[in-house]
Amino acid sequence: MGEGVVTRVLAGFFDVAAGNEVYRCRARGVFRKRKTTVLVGDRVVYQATGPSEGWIEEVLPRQTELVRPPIANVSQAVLVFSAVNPEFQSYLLDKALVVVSEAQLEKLIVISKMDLVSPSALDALIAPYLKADYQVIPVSTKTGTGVSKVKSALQGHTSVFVGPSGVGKSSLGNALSPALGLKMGEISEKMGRGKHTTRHTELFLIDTDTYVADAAGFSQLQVDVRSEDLRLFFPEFALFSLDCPYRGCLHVEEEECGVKQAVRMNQISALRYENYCQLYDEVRHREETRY
Ligand SMILES: Nc1nc2c(ncn2[C@@H]2O[C@H](COP(=O)(O)OP(=O)(O)OP(=O)(O)O)[C@@H](O)[C@H]2O)c(=O)[nH]1
Ligand SMILES: [Zn+2]
Repeated sequence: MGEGVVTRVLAGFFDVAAGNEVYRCRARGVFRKRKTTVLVGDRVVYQATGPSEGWIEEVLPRQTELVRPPIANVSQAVLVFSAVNPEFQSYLLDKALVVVSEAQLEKLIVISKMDLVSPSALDALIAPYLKADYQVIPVSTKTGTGVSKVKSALQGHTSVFVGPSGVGKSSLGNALSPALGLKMGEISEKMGRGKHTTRHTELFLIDTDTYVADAAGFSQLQVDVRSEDLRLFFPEFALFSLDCPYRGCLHVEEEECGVKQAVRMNQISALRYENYCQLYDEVRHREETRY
């Protein structure tokens, strides 16, 4: 008996990685009876029946569970956005940060294609996120800058890469592990052709205890947070909201507001605040039209 991680789900079989070995396993009938599904990312107890075959005996409790893509035990989201080409999309990044925070994942922001912008332009782009205490790594797969930093930040995590099309996810994946890059490229190619393909989610072992899932779809990010809770997902607001005269201040319509004051004083990034207001409106609109 041993413990391993499910890296692939095939029809009736599961690939379980343990150390440097991969066991193609069947699951005990008991899972079917209990309606337990085995997901990619699940930590399992397996019994080897041959050099690369075995049975899954037990699924260990899940820490996290993502629905789209269906992966268990993802601990970190790597949000990849290009500095330029395509243009840096701060609204989409801020939205993605809310979504993955809500899923209780660690967050790593990767700003790709840094070779295409000046250092000062890059600094201006990153500053709001550093101010909000996010971990930000600028990279270029053309020059190789930052790639080893990303690799260290993945250590010990199961990470999922998220980001718009064309920002360089496959290129970065390739720099981290050629098999991962290949898979990421394959997926986007199929999606580009507009075919509806079965997405086989797969985990790639990058290093000891370090897995990366192929990129998650990104076409429609929907924030499932209530409008009045959104402010909690902008961590840099917390300190200044102590100066809001009203408890429960939403920092939007209120005349006197500590957060608005901090924006005027340049202590909170105006761009992040504008994105908050836009996202607040978007969520409010959805709440109002739900009935
Ligand atoms: N200058 C520069 N170009 C890059 C960099 N990384 C990727 N590119 C280019 O950007 C384009 C898109 O890269 P991909 O790696 O395919 O991007 P992707 O995010 O996987 O895109 P999708 O497959 O559409 O999801 C390619 O032409 C790459 O050569 C970089 O660091 N610097
Ligand atoms: Zn306020």
